[in-house]
Amino acid sequence: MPKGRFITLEGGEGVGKSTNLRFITDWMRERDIDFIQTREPGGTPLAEQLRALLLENREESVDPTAELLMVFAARAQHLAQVIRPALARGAWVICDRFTDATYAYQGGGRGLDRGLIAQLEQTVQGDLRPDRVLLLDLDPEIGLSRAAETGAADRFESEKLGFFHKVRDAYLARAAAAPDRYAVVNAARPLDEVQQRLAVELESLLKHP
Ligand SMILES: Nc1ncnc2c1ncn2[C@@H]1O[C@H](COP(=O)(O)OP(=O)(O)OP(=O)(O)O)[C@@H](O)[C@H]1O
Ligand SMILES: Cc1cn([C@H]2C[C@H](O)[C@@H](COP(=O)(O)O)O2)c(=O)[nH]c1=O
Repeated sequence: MPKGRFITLEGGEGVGKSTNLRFITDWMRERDIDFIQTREPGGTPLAEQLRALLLENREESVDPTAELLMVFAARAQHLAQVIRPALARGAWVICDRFTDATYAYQGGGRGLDRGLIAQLEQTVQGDLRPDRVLLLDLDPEIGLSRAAETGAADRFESEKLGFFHKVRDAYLARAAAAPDRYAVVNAARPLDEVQQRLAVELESLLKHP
C-alpha cells in the first residue's frame, strides 16, 4: 500500500501560504499523487464554524485558554473526519497550518504554557506529527503589509507587531530544535526562488518516505 505523507505549511501572516499552496498542489497533481488539501483551524463543517468564531473580531476579549481549547477542539474533529482517514488510505495530506501554529500563536504570541500545549497535543493527536513542516519565514512587518493588501484584518491579524515577533520567534525555535522535520524557507526571497526551495523539499519527501 502507498504510504501517505503529512505535510504542513506554516508561517506568520502574509508569508505567502495561499500562493505557495497552489504551487504545492500543482506539483502533486503533475506527479499523480493522491492528496488532499486542507487547513486549520477548519477542514470540516464543525471545525470551520470554530474557525469563524476564532477569527471574527469581537467586543468581548477572548481568554487565551478558551482560544487554545477551541483550536484543539477543531483539530480533534479535523483529525477524526479528514486527516486520519486520508493518511490511512495512503494519501498525502497538505495542511495549511497545524499544531506548530498553536505553539507559535497561543504559546509564543499569547504566552501560554508550552507544557499545557504539549499535553493537549498528545491527547488529541497521540503520536501523529507532520512528516515535514514547511515554514515560510518572514519579517512580520513585511508579512503584515503583504496581508493588508489581500483584505480586512481578522482578530489575529489585528494584533500588535510585538505579538507577531513572538509568533515568529516561537516558530523558529521549534524548527531549530528539530531540523530534520522542518524546512525553514526565506519568504522574503522572490517567489520563484521560494518555490524552487519548496520543490527540493517535496522531491526529498517523495524519495525518502
Ligand atoms: N515571495 C514573495 N515575494 C513577494 N510577494 C509575495 C511572495 N509570496 C507571496 N507574495 C504576495 O504576498 C501577498 C500575500 O500572499 P498570500 O495571500 O499567499 O499569503 P498568506 O500567507 O496566505 O496570507 P493570508 O493568510 O493573509 O492570506 C500576495 O499579494 C502575494 O502575491
Ligand atoms: C491552526 C492555528 C491557527 N491560528 C491562527 C493563525 C491565523 O491568524 C489564523 C488562521 O488564518 P490563516 O488564514 O491561516 O492565516 O488562525 C492559531 O492562532 N492557532 C492555531 O493553532
